[in-house]
Amino acid sequence: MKKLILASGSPRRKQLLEQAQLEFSISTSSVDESFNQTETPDQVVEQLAKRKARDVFLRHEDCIIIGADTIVSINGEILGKPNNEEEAKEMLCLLSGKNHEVYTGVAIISDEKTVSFHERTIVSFLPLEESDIESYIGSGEPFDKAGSYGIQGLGALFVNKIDGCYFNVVGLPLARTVRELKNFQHLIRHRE
Ligand SMILES: Cc1cn([C@H]2C[C@H](O)[C@@H](COP(=O)(O)OP(=O)(O)OP(=O)(O)O)O2)c(=O)[nH]c1=O
Repeated sequence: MKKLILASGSPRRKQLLEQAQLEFSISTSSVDESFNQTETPDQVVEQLAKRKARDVFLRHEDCIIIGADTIVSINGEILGKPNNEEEAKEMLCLLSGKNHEVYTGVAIISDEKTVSFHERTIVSFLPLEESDIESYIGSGEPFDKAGSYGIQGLGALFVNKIDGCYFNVVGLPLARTVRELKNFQHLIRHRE
């Protein structure tokens, strides 16, 4: 039986995989997460997910590795995690009162095969006051999150509606991921 490894330092991804009652451990990758704005969002997230999973696979070739990457796309621009308050403010101003798309790419790698896929969720933001943005940035929540918000936290107060998988926005499209893992099922241990 092969061990399952989540190649992610994201506490949200860990929590979601625990919710699926899978037995897994964590090994984080240290790959360069830069991307080219000329690539499409689905290409970017699948490539980055594969890059993260491959990096961990090199150290654990006898395991099954899951890597993931989440970005926000608005008006043809791709938003990753903000580097500072200024960038967080710019991103939240861009998202205010508009629809954007959240893409998460997932890659699953074993020595037998590699599978990658992505999910897209449309998120509609309410118009934001400058004071909403300032106090949200003050909460510290935006800094480790694509598009500078977390739908699972205070960022929920900005969301009017979504179309698509909620868990995809949080960083891992759970049902799809577990379904795709079934193709590796003979290899994976489940919790008692
Ligand atoms: C839009 C959105 C993103 N996010 C998070 C999910 C991801 O953790 C993060 C995007 O950054 P990622 O680079 O996808 O992931 P990460 O750096 O947190 O972890 P790792 O690379 O080790 O796997 O944004 C939320 O938690 N809530 C949200 O509503």
